[in-house]
Amino acid sequence: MTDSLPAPSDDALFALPKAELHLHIEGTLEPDLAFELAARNEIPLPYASVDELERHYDFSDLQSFLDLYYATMDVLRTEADFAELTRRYLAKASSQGLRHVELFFDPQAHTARGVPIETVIDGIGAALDDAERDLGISSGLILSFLRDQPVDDADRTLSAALGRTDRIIGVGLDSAEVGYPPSLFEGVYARARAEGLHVVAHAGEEGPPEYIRQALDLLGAERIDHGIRAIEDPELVARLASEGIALTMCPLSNVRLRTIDTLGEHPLRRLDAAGVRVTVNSDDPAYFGGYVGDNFVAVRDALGVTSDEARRFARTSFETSFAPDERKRELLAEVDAWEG
Ligand SMILES: Nc1ncnc2[nH]cnc12
Ligand SMILES: [Zn+2]
Repeated sequence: MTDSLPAPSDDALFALPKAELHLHIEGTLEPDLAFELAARNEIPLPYASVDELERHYDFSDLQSFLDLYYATMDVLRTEADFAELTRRYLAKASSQGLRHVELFFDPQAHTARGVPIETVIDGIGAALDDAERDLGISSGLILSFLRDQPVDDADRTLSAALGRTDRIIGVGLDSAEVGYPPSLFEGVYARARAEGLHVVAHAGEEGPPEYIRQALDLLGAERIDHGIRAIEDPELVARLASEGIALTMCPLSNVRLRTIDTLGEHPLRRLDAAGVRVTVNSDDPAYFGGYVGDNFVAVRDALGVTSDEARRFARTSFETSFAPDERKRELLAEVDAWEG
């Protein structure tokens, strides 16, 4: 089983209305745009061509990906850069059925390079406004803390973002997982919750099931991003099911980062069968070989996900989103009208 078969552009699953709840906007930086922005901003990239850059997309684990991800995003400098990045993502995902997105951004990866958080938020925000008007896509931003950076830095980042709850609907936790347990961020998350923000966290991508428990018990996570390693712990699976906690799963990402060997081993369907709420997402589509619709196609082809199951996963993506109830009702009606 390979993980990178191109999906036909007219695949019926592309017409299935869907929400994407696990998408890093910096992970949508396609090589061609990276080169365009490098030229515009006069930033040297250590690769001679798009082909040469793409040859480095052969990852051995999460860290090997993160090294390239942080290095390449150096080309993002201005509000216009962030707007263009977001615009291209939305156009592509819209063609694969995207109707609502809650997208992560990594402010610390930009402020550390001298790019103000306002530049990032305003650039992304301008493209989100255009997409709402032109494509009918609703959205929200989730500020993701880098768990491999000092907790104090996360705390300062939260303070800087609190004036922008017009755009920011929640906080998340990403970057290198093992060795950086959710417990480190208990205080920051308590503050975010007290400010009325939603809270989610990456857990159980490479880290153990214990990190998923901590994300629930110590951070109050409303959704778990990835959560793939929950499958190792039947008691945890039962808990996720009984508490209705959604997992935002990213099948192509898991294969590319070698948390599983083949898509056929992905636990999405087994977790669904155990009653866990699962959703299908793309994580960092420019790096992992597919956007959100491609991930649906991949699990259909590798795991035999049926049209009815895909519809249920799409329903779950809307139900477990942070969209207002009225918007959820609208989107759920669209899913029900999908002809499969
Ligand atoms: N898959 C992933 N896991 C953790 N941090 C990330 N940042 C961007 N993509 C990520
Ligand atoms: Zn992620």
